[in-house]
Amino acid sequence: QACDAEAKYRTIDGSCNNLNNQGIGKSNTLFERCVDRNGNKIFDYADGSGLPRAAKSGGKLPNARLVSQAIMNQRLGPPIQSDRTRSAQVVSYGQFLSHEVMETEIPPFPENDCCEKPQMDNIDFCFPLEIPSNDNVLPPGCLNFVRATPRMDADGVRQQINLATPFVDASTVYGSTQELNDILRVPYSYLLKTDNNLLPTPPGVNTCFDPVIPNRCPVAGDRRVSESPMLSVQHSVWLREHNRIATELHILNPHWNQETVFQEARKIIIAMLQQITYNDFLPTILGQTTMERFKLFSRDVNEGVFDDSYDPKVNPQILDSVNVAAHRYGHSQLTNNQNFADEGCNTVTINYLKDTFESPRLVQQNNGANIPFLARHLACSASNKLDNFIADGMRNFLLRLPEAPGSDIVARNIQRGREQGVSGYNIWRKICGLEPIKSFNKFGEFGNALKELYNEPDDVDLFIGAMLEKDPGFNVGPTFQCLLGMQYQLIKSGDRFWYERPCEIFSFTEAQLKSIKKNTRISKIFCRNLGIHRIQENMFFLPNRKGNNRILCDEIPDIDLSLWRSADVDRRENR
Ligand code: HEM
Repeated sequence: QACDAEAKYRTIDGSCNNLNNQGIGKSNTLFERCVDRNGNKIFDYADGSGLPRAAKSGGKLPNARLVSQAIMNQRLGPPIQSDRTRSAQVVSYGQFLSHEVMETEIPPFPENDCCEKPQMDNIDFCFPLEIPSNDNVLPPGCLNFVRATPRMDADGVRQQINLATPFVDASTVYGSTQELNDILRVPYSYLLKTDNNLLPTPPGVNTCFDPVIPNRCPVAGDRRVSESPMLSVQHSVWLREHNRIATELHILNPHWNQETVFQEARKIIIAMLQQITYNDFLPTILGQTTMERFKLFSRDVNEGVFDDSYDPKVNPQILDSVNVAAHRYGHSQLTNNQNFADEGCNTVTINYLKDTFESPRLVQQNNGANIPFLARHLACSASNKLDNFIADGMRNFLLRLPEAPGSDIVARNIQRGREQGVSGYNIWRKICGLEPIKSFNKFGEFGNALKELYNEPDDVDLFIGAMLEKDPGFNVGPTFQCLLGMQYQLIKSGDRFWYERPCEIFSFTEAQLKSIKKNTRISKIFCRNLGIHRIQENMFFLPNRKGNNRILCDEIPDIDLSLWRSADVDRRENR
């Protein structure tokens, strides 16, 4: 089917964003690989086409759990690992954003058990983790790990599927397929479905553990919605914000039809997400210099409102290295707690991360009464530092529901990189114009530990090498700054519907765009939708005495929706 070049709104599945090739940016297409100067894709499978990466010598790479234990155990780090400036909201928004742009298709587990014969030996499907006999937490032996669903490319090389659209297009809110969008919407209405103002729970959905009502798990635009309670909070906030904006637009424009109200609200939600992501969130991870180097900031409103960064030659698809490693930097910022905080920022209930994976209980209890308490925890408490020490909750107890033992996120990240044929750390340093590390002692404090594990520096896995890098501004290290900077530049310049674009049928008016750029605050969105009364204006940073103190929500600016009172949209509708 041909694309409608005059369409005012994006498709739900990202197709037709690029009018030269309607599949570019669509959900359910292949992750991208970087190419070398000769146009060859960069990857590293042991057999050149699909067997997990091996050591350069041809032998095995070190056991992933051993690497995790030796390099990323929180006990190897200082007793206090909190970040001085970043809040837990940075972590949670980062997780939400990573789900916004990618979801690898993986056959479901535990339904598929790679520790059972005969599939255990089927390397096309299984790549189980091996827990060494001296492990002090996880039971020695086999731990389940299923390989990502393969799709062979034209050269017969194994590739992986991104089920999400790579754009920052609120697919976490609206879904990445029309089919899911239809489930999420109230039929013939501008509203998204809710369940007592909470995420909707259609009957019979049993994709989570321990819901308040059996078989009533929340559904959202992304199916990992219950991975952690704080992630469910992000989903809940944006769901409510859509319904709030849509209701306002309907009041302002009673002559608009339901579909117009829905799509206009969706367009505003997407613009807010793009504004927050590129101006407030990414700088907290990449730092000012990298933001400028990759031209990630939106145009400063004092210099002009519109900006045209679109390049139809750019493919926004997520790179393999970003999927298996760079965007997983956030695993190191997680703390072991998901507490409740009161209006005064005091912790009133301690909840452990390890008890909450894939369980919506905390957000569903008492009709969602805990949600503001979780949200205040996000605003009031510190994230963990970006470094190579990962909270035990993630490294020893991950996915331990419905039954122990848990798993290890670090071992999984390593194993995932290898099974997807993602090249080793030094290859990415070279791509990023950084000097490859040729001697173990150049890795600093953990050089000796690495030497014990790997044969040579070129064998070191990307996630490990890059997480050991240090940045003077306490951001992710230079390799991840480069990979994430590059990726977010592709996502921005490869998006025909980018919110700052002028002179298009879908463009905002100058006044609307100005209001979005000047007045969008994640703190205000939390205030408006969760009944919070006091919060710091920049929720990604902790409240402090130097200008980011907690203030009344009323003092935080807001988008002026009256600018959407218009006759523009209906002229087209009534044609
Ligand atoms: C409590 C919070 C979190 C939990 C329980 C969690 C858990 C997981 C799990 C189980 C996987 C799949 C591992 C695999 O088999 O490959 C994963 C993948 C991933 N995680 Fe997390 N994670 C959390 C937070 C975060 C944060 C804060 C970020 C980034 C800021 C992040 C970024 C990613 C990315 C990019 C992937 C790959 C997604 C894909 O395959 O498409 N996660 N996480």
